[in-house]
Amino acid sequence: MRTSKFIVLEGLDGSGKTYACMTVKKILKKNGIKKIIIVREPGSTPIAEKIRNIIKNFHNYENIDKKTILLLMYACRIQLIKNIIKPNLKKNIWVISDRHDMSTFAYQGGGFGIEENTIKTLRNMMIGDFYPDLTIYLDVIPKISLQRIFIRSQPDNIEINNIDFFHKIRNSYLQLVKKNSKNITINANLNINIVQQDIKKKIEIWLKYENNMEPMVKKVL
Ligand SMILES: Nc1ncnc2c1ncn2[C@@H]1O[C@H](COP(=O)(O)OP(=O)(O)O)[C@@H](O)[C@H]1O
Ligand SMILES: Cc1cn([C@H]2C[C@H](O)[C@@H](COP(=O)(O)OP(=O)(O)O)O2)c(=O)[nH]c1=O
Repeated sequence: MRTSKFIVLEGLDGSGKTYACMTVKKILKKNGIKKIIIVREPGSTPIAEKIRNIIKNFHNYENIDKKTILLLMYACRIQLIKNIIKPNLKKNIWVISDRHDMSTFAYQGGGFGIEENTIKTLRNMMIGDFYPDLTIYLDVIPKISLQRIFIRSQPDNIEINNIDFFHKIRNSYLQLVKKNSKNITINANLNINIVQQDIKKKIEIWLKYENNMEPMVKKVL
């Protein structure tokens, strides 16, 4: 039986996902979980990294349609799930992913306005019943997320969109996280140390629940 878990970090650009992936890894290690890999979407396989480059720099080539981006995201995801995520989970290696499927619903759906049913149909056709064991959504207001992005580096093609675009994505995330009890929300507007502590507290509660030590504790999450 598989004991490894698939944990996803979600949120706006600049919400702190990359940093949080490291935090989650440290917390898991402290709790005795030794074998862990971190991946990112889009990317983390040779083909997916090439596609990532196209997505992030498409203005250098030609205008890219939102539906093309949607298909490219799933192309990357299929490669990653098939070649990295599933084989590692099978070997009982835990996988932490910087973004996954919820990003597509929030960005291509909420942000770019592609119909949710179109994405759902594609999703079901492409990745079937594969879902994360836990999704940690880092909630941040667009004003703060954009400030962090601009300090970090030159914004990419998705990050150059205006603030309204990010409000739409955030609203979409807020709806999406409510849909499943396997989703945890963290207030990521706060100081980085407080964010880390909150992640630690919630992951440790979740770990206890997953190990069936405290079945009722899930209500606290
Ligand atoms: N809670 C926080 N408070 C202030 N700065 C933060 C916080 N979390 C992350 N950062 C900083 O914001 C930037 C973006 O963080 P990052 O982890 O790369 O976000 P993401 O992967 O979600 O785009 C980095 O410079 C990071 O150090
Ligand atoms: C996985 C995924 C990412 N994206 C976007 C979100 C990001 O703007 C971009 C990935 O860039 P990345 O630099 O990894 O994001 P972040 O700034 O959050 O670290 O791709 C989608 O639009 N749809 C998706 O399904």
